[in-house]
Amino acid sequence: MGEVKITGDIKIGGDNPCFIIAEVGQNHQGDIEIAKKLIKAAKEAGASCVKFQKTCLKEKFTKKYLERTYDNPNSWGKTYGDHKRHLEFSEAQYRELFKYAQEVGIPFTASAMDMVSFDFLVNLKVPFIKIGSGDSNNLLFLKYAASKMVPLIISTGMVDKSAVKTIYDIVSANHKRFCLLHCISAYPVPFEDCNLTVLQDYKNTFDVPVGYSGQELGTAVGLAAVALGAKVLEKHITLDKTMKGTDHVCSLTPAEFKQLIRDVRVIEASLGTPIKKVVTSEIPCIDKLQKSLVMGCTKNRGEILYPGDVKIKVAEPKGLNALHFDEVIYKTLVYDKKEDEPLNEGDFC
Ligand SMILES: CC(=O)N[C@H](C=O)[C@@H](O)[C@H](O)[C@H](O)COP(=O)(O)O
Ligand SMILES: C=C(OP(=O)(O)O)C(=O)O
Repeated sequence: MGEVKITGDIKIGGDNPCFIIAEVGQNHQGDIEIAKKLIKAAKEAGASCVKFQKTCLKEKFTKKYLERTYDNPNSWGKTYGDHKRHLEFSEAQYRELFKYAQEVGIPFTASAMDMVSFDFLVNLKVPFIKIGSGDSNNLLFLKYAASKMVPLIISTGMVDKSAVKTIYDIVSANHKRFCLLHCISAYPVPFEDCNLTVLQDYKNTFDVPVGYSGQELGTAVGLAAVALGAKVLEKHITLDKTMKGTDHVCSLTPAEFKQLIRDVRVIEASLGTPIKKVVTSEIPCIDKLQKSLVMGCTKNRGEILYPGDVKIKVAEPKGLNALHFDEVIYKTLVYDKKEDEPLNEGDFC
């Protein structure tokens, strides 16, 4: 799996640290001040980027769908259209947020929920555009997005592997500056449905970086995703999980996000090499507690070392590494040796 160069500063995949997206989505409640607080929180938590969702309502939804009543505790209006209008920032507000993120010092982007929004984001010059799972079956949009030659991060919730292959084929026919995220679109996802090992299959099938967009509770699954090779990790961020809104429940607070990133970095550092070897940091413990070969009794030069004559102990000074036990027995002592004295090379022949 190669590396994808998103911008001069942002590279994903290969040996690069996992790219961690703080997904604000619509957790800003339609309030630009909350949105700014979330941008700041994402920066302070150490996220690689902060992400919103840009929608042109009449492009994404039919008229009838927008008129349908949205009668649930997470609704911001009588109809789904009212609800979404409340949550949708204007283009001017997007520019303001983009600028704010620049001031704060964190890359800013959004998912494009339709072609109009895609064009807007291209003009805004975001580093990459996210295509969410709502478009994983929207091949027209994927072809359009791929033809624009901008880096993409594409989520694959709500479809099966054959559709993911189609997505891969469509985009890679245009360019390879994209990543595929395994995703299950449920809020929250039951742990049994996360099917994280799909990541291994993605890694084996696709020659672009793969990652995980997690809608489950907590941080454990995201951490496991990184251990399984996710090079992008996306989680929702919220100021308060009890706020009104569909996604707050499966989001992380700024403190949890910070902890997640700290733990991701620990996991990355700890994955290391598959070659089992003794490492430098073990030397003090080897010196202190590793066992070596010592005399189990007092014997004189010329005597044979029978199995019961050699013991394995933590010794000072050390003898031969205890792994050499079989090479020592039935050898003849060259020197007189007292009980507990270490046995070293040259002490027997
Ligand atoms: C599939 C998809 O787009 N999912 C997004 C990303 O995870 C979500 O944030 C939805 O926008 C959100 O759950 C919609 O909630 P409501 O319908 O209450 O506005
Ligand atoms: C729907 C989105 O993401 P995902 O499918 O990864 O949850 C999104 O980013 O807007």
